Parts: sequence; C-alpha cells; structure tokens
Amino acid sequence: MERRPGHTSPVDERVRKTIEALNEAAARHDAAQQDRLDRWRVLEPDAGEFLWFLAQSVGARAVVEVGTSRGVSTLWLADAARATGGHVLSLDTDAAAQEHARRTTAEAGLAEHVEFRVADGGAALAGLPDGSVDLLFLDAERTEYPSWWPHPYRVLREGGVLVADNALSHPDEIAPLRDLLLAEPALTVTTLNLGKGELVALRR
Ligand SMILES: C[S@@+](CC[C@H](N)C(=O)[O-])C[C@H]1O[C@@H](n2cnc3c(N)ncnc32)[C@H](O)[C@@H]1O
Repeated sequence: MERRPGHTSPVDERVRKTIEALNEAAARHDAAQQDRLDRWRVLEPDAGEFLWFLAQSVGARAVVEVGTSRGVSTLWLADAARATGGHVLSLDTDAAAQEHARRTTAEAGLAEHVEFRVADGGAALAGLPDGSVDLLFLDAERTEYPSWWPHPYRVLREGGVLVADNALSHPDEIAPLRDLLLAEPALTVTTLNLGKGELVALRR
C-alpha cells in the first residue's frame, strides 16, 4: 500500500500483508482485462482503512457487504469485526470469486468472522430483518441498487451506516441511490473523497 511518510497501518500485520498481496495481484490481473466485468475491481486502500475505522466507530457487529469479488473489502471489514466481536456476511453472485476470497480470508486468520454466501444482493437484503445490520457496504453493480429499495435502508439499525463505493468515479450511476437516501429524514448523507468516492449514510 502506498503510504505517506509517517503513516502506519493500524490493521493486523497478517491481514495487512494479505491485503497488499491481493492488491498487487488485482493490479496485474485487471491491467490485462479488456472487459470491465472481468476485472477484480478491488477496494482502494484508503477507502478500506476508512471502512475498517468506521465499522469500529459504530461498534458494528452485524456487517453485510454486497460484492465480495476476491475479498479485499471483506478483509478490512472482517478485521474490524474481529475487534468488535462481530461478523461479516459477504454476498456475491460469482461463486469462483468468492471461493478465492474464502481461501484468502482463511490465510489472513479471519475465517471465523466471515460467512460467504453466493446470492444476489437485492434478494439477500430483502430477506434480512428490519434494523438488523450495523454496517452495510455496497460494492456491486451500482445501477441495480435502486431496484433493491427499501431494503438497504430498512435493514439498517438506528446508529447504523450504509457505505457505497464509486460515488466519485461513477457519480451518475450512484445518483439514484443517493437521491433515495437523501429523501429519508432519518438519514445523514455525505460523499467522502476517499478511494473511488464513498457515499455514506448514517441512520440517526
Ligand atoms: C467491484 S467488485 C467488488 C470488489 C470487492 N468489494 C473488493 O473490495 O475486493 C463487484 C462484485 O459485485 C458482484 N456483483 C454484481 N452484481 C451483484 C449482485 N446483484 N449481487 C451480488 N453481487 C453482485 C460481482 O460479481 C463482483 O464480484
């Protein structure tokens, strides 16, 4: 991970090394792919560290992510969940990608903190109880998010947070979700200039 002088990663050393190796493998893999959907498109390190910090700040024990891919974001979230005594439910429609993520998560010593499930994110969110999620991370096909409504909001507990990646790299695709979030009086919504842009909503 590229760091400014003086920055030390707060993440567990074994997890940090696993994330670094995955990021390097992802850069090599993605550079060789023509089709966007064939790329791993892993979470940027600064956005990962933000997620890690946020999850612990809200004491997130029930963490859900949509879009496992090879599990870079999963590692950040699972390391935070280990600190809070929580767990991560990681959803993806791509079984092979998730199998890779499962192996990597085990190598990092985090297997017991993650449940991997091959499932469509919208369908899985629809099946979760009201207010049962402390942190929801959306990193899948952005244009699908509005069709999942109201579940991304409904499943959030009071004090819980939703984070969606690519808010600045793909603002037009994220705008419909942002508008739905902004229309909810119980949510505080902002966009942070981290990684590819993180849309963040806090349920008060
Ligand atoms: C940008 S990648 C996720 C990167 C991952 N969060 C990371 O940091 O390594 C997007 C992933 O979303 C998955 N995906 C796309 N549509 C989905 C859906 N409807 N439900 C669940 N996963 C989906 C894709 O298979 C792909 O693996």
